[in-house]
Amino acid sequence: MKGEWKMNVHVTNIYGFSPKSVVLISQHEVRNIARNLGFNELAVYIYDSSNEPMNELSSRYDGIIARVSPGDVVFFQSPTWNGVDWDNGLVDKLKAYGCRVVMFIQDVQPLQFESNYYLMSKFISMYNKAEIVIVPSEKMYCRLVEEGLTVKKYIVQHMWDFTVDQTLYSPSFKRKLYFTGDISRFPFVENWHYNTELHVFGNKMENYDYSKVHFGGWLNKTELLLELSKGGFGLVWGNQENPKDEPDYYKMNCSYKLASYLSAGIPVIVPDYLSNADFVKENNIGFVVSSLEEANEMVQNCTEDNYNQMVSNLKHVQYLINNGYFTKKLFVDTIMALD
Ligand SMILES: O=c1ccn([C@@H]2O[C@H](COP(=O)(O)OP(=O)(O)O)[C@@H](O)[C@H]2O)c(=O)[nH]1
Repeated sequence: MKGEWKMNVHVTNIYGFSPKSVVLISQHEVRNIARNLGFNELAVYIYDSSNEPMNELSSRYDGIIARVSPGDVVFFQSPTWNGVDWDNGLVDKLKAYGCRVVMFIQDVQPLQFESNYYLMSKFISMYNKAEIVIVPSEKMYCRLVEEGLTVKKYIVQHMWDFTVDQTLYSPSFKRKLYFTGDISRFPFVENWHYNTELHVFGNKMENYDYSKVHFGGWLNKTELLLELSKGGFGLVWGNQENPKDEPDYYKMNCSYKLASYLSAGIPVIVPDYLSNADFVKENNIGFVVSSLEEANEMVQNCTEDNYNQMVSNLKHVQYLINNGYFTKKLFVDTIMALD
């Protein structure tokens, strides 16, 4: 019968974390971009489900997928942080209702935290239920295949978006570095001993030595973009000061702070192991370095002309990130790749 069913596309999105949580911020950003493409949101609340009876959990899943019909496509932003068993249960429910699942893999907890490695087979079995997987990098796809991933169709994310609809400053040349993030994960901040000033933004931690950096506390998106866009360089660095000690995870991951710096229009300094280091080099929008010492030298030796050239080269990438084009492309490429 005509007009009985029309395919819809949905995207999961988490609620319940602090508004300062980067996983929440990034999933909401993806949802906002998806909305512009007409996708529907499947809201997932984060809670402790360890003692939840099976029948209650099942009703909860039913509520989450109420708008979903057989044949619809669901982009599953993974993980939801409710635990892999919970996520597997939701995927099973979606499939039982005839949905086509695309696993948008953003963090792989068994690789992110050594103590979670034992959960790898459960994650792989969940990923294998998808028709297509979206991975942060080519390297991550290869790693997951080594772990047992059998999904042949994959799309590489390459870059996060950081949408902006406010007017920013035009960055001017300043020999200063910005670093944003949860500094408990980045101990080099406490040991900063280079000439270049390091301006750090993020949640304040107790018992932490901030004396070597300029610490500005947590800024919301509007404040952060205004501050960054005044000028300087955005620093991306891993969890270890020495890249030789850096675990593989950060090398396969897609850095969120990279997108936030580029969205403000400032050149970046990234470690050579970063999955999108080539992108920075090819577009001449910053420096790729192998140590923090080299990062310091690059800033100190950069001329105003060189800086302005990079700012100008950045305009196109900035436009793409500010308008969500990397994520839109991911969505479009994935939908086109479905059989
Ligand atoms: O004051 C701050 C500090 C950080 N952030 C956000 O936190 C992100 C950094 O997160 P994280 O360190 O997890 O990024 P990654 O390790 O993926 O590069 C930035 O991009 C911002 O979006 C923010 O909004 N305000």
